[in-house]
Amino acid sequence: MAPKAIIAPSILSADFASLGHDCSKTISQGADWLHVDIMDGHFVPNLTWGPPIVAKIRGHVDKPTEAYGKGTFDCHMMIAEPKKWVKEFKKAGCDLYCFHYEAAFSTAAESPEAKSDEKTSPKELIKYIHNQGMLAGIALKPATSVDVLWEILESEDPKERPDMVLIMTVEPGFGGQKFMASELPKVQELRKRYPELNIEVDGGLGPATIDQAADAGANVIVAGSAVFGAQDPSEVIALLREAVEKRNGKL
Ligand SMILES: O=C(CO)[C@H](O)[C@H](O)COP(=O)(O)O
Repeated sequence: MAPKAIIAPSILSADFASLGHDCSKTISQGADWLHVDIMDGHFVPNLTWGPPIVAKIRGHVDKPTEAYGKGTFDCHMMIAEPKKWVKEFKKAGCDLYCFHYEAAFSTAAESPEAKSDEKTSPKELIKYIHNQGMLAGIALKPATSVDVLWEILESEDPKERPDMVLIMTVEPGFGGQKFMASELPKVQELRKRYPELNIEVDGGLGPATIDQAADAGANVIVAGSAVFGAQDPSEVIALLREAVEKRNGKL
């Protein structure tokens, strides 16, 4: 069965001065998840926020009552050392910790204070995230081949397999960029092999680009400027959902 449509507004385009209010509002306007962009100024050339702010906005949005449910905090970790921050983000209220494949071979240190010369790996990191009680996602930058994922998705240990794959359709770092249709063959290939996988796309999604992404097989749709910049965000959220459901044959 094709996975359901999940609309996850990127709060990078919210009003940072009233973040809690904007987050609860987008959920009441029909959003399923919040896409929380974490940037460290190293992995990407931009900075956003850390666990204290995530914990504050968690206070404005009810925790999901089931896995993948409404209010899921989908934390997109655009950071150079993803293992270091797993426990901190769990404590802050993150539900789905999505790290970048490109950063997954970095230090195995388990906290901001800890030091380690050991390296981790994508499969180890996924297992570690699962063991901390969160869903795990793995993200690919545009330059990274989708072929790196097959061995991870086929891991014998289910705890080493991701719950979601994120295909970036812009270079990570900033909102409001142009959608890269060149990334859609990755989505098509993933959907062909994994009909039930949650496949997220992020960057430049909106009314003008959603049909291409939905046709390729994406079901988790991140949209920042298209939602927060809309006159009627609920209309845009409904339109994004409808495109995915149509492709799933549910409409
Ligand atoms: O991860 C991101 C940037 O790295 C953002 O989530 C993404 O770009 C969303 O913004 P928009 O929908 O405006 O393109």
